[in-house]
Amino acid sequence: MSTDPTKTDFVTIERTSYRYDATGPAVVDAIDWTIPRGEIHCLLGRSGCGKTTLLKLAAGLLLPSEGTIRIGGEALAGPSPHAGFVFQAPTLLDWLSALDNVLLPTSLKRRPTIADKDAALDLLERVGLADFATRRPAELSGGQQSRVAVARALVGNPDLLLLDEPFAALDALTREELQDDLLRLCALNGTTALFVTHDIGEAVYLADKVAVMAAGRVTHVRRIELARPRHRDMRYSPAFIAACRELRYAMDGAAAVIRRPAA
Ligand SMILES: Nc1ncnc2c1ncn2[C@@H]1O[C@H](COP(=O)(O)OP(=O)(O)OP(=O)(O)O)[C@@H](O)[C@H]1O
Repeated sequence: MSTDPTKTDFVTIERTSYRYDATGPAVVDAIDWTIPRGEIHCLLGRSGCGKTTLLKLAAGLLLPSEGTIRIGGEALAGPSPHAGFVFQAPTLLDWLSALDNVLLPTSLKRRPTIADKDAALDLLERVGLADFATRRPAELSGGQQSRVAVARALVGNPDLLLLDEPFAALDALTREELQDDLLRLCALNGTTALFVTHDIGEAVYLADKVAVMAAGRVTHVRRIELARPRHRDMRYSPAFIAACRELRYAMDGAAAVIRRPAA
């Protein structure tokens, strides 16, 4: 449940487990989690702990082996119409311009209208790519490609944005710029977001709440009380550093959980 009575829960993950193999281990193991509307939550954890799997469950790209996931009160039975997804690699189509890549979710459903194109150009402008609409992915930098991928996920103004380490391949400064872009766009539209990352500083900067995952479970939860809008100087504040330190220790503890031999 949301701790803020003015906010309603938008994403509800109830006792959800997932096994890739019916007889194998639960890669996501009995997770309970809720995201109030308009909040940004981050899943933090080491490689292989089940973050991407949980994100795919929240997108409806995988269906739980046990438990239920609700978006806006409705149990997911397939890919959610409410969600935009940004993958680890930008996954743009090489032969399409930046504009046509942003329009792809629309083009897959119907022929884009002038209004669709205007909306896509507006999104490109919002991510700083107004002058790059006709360029193909190969003519864009890695950061610019990631911006196109974020713009594409925001087409149709989804209520929920699911992001899987979208900035992992970028240099530190470009990554910080994209984090600011993302926060600005989410605040503008009241978008709820679930963001997967390995990076503790990224999680603290973006999130209202961070979940540390290990071996398919949430092992630690930290609410981030930094004011919004966030700005770069906050990264050097005592509150930011204290949150990073707590999460780092939590991840070390989580590693001990992984290493502990089975009883
Ligand atoms: N399609 C699949 N079939 C079988 N096992 C899978 C599949 N995808 C992932 N797994 C396994 O499930 C576990 C969790 O994987 P997942 O991708 O969710 O982890 P992750 O925390 O996102 O890792 P990373 O940070 O490296 O992306 C891993 O042990 C992985 O090998």
